[in-house]
Amino acid sequence: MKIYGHEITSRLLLGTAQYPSPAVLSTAIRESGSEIITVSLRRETADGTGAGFWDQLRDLGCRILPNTAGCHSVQEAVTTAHMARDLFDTPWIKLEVIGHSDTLQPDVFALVEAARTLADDGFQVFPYTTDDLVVGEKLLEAGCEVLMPWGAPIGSGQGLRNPDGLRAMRAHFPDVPLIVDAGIGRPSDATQAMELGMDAVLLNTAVAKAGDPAGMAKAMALAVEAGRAGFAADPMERRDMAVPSTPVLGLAALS
Ligand SMILES: CC(=O)[C@@H](O)[C@H](O)COP(=O)(O)O
Repeated sequence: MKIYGHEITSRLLLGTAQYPSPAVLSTAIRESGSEIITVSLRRETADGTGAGFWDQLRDLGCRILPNTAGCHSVQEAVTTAHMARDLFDTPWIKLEVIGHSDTLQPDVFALVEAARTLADDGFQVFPYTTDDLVVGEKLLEAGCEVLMPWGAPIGSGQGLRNPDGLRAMRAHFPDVPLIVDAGIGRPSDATQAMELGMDAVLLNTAVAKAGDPAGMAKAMALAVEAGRAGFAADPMERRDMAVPSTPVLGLAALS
């Protein structure tokens, strides 16, 4: 799949926050096979992780997708994006503008405005959004070439709260890369997203907070692959009624 002209083979994107240790983070990322990892500039800087952490991420050989997690206004998000571009030397930015501190729901009005400002300034924007079709259209008009609808609130692990909304997005934007971002809790959630025809999944907490993060990273990678293969194989329609799966040919001879 191509995102902003960049070819990727792994459809699992991984976050880098909340791991029990830097070593566990590195092992989990390697096990996931992810080629793209996202990093929160504000959160990591606030944690005081500093240059060692950035060097560790660079050493993993993944492409870095900086994000604006923790930003609540257009100005904060735009400023953070500029800092990220300077630090990581990339035009990519995962744009989060949070509108509500309980749900961490995106402020879609501020999101569209920030996306337009950044796209006009040469950024390649990955917007964390809801599954609203109109907002999706506005983000594309603003210059985004990918959409990242939420599965459920960040860190909740609830899985896909609105599969119908994601299905509608797939139908409405057949040619736009769609990456489900946030709320994935279990491998089966990732598989479901891929079976719905999503192009990729981005997740963090489900791996970082698992008892065995490396094991969960591997499980998520397999789940994404299975879901994609299932989607590509064109699953059967669900039926309301039972239909015998074994055809009845002839009659059993009773003696
Ligand atoms: C890491 C990151 O960017 C998060 O803001 C992202 O949305 C992932 O959410 P989960 O932690 O729920 O997977």
